Amino acid sequence: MNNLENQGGVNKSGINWFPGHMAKARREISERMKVIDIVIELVDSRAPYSSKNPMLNDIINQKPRLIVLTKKDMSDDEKTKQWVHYYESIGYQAMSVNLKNFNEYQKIIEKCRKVLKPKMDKEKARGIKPRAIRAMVLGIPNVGKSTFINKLANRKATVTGNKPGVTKAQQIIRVAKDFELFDTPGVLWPKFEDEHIARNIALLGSIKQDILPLDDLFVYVMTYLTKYYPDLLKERYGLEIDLDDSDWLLKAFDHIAQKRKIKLLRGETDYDRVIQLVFSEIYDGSIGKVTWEDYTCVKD
Ligand SMILES: Nc1nc2c(ncn2[C@@H]2O[C@H](COP(=O)(O)OP(=O)(O)OP(=O)(O)O)[C@@H](O)[C@H]2O)c(=O)[nH]1
Repeated sequence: MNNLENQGGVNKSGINWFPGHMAKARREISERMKVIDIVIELVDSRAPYSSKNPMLNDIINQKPRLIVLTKKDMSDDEKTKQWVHYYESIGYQAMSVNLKNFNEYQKIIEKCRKVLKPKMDKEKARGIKPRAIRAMVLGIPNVGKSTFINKLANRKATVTGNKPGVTKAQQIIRVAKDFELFDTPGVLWPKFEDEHIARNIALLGSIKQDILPLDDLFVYVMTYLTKYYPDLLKERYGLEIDLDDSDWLLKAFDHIAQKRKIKLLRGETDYDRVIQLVFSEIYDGSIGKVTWEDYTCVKD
């Protein structure tokens, strides 16, 4: 996976991110920057560093930004708190949400108002007529961008039409008296820097799994869960792993297969089915609340 940043990469839909696509996404977002007040950057709370675009700082420059850690219902509560605290400690506004819960949307809008209050007050003092805050949502694939926009749009939206500097395909919708949003998100490429990050993103379901060897990923997952979330393995599969046992992996496969009544394949445990089962439970969150990285992993 080394140096994929320069070569592009693949996301879960199989979309290739080549330098040309990256340049286009970058250009489109830079264009919108001219007409917005705040960027709402969505990241997945299960891997809040790996799911951040590596070049966002350059792209949005000095625009106010709110980092929203989505899917908090699927991540480790304590770790999520630490991540929010971490981003705040380095000068960002940050919060965590479950986008399936509509009440949380008001909190996001409220936070944007708070961030922009000094700017709006300044404009008022200069005699400028009060106006709606304008925001755009962006993030890598699968972090919840469409969920966010659609939920707000379905409830309240009135299309306010094209604005100067905005192409026809990009409409701005009013979701509250004082709050407007682009109706399409900015889609950014994920980090492809190193294997650790690619692995975390694969565990979120943001990139096509088959670019990573699934059996390696399975070993990683079992080891990680045994170290940090042994209770989840016990609850979900009745499984206790002793990593010092050289046979632990085969035993884990057999155990899960038996527990979940996965039929034998030619007289042997069907390893692929076990792997598929575990990954599907990771993606849909039924495995339990897991965070795949700690804020101490941040490199930049
Ligand atoms: N449990 C949970 N699921 C969420 C949350 N936010 C989004 N999802 C789910 O995550 C999946 C991806 O959400 P989308 O809104 O399609 O993500 P996106 O960023 O628009 O993805 P792309 O279209 O690939 O760029 C969907 O199945 C959503 O229902 C959340 O806070 N909690």
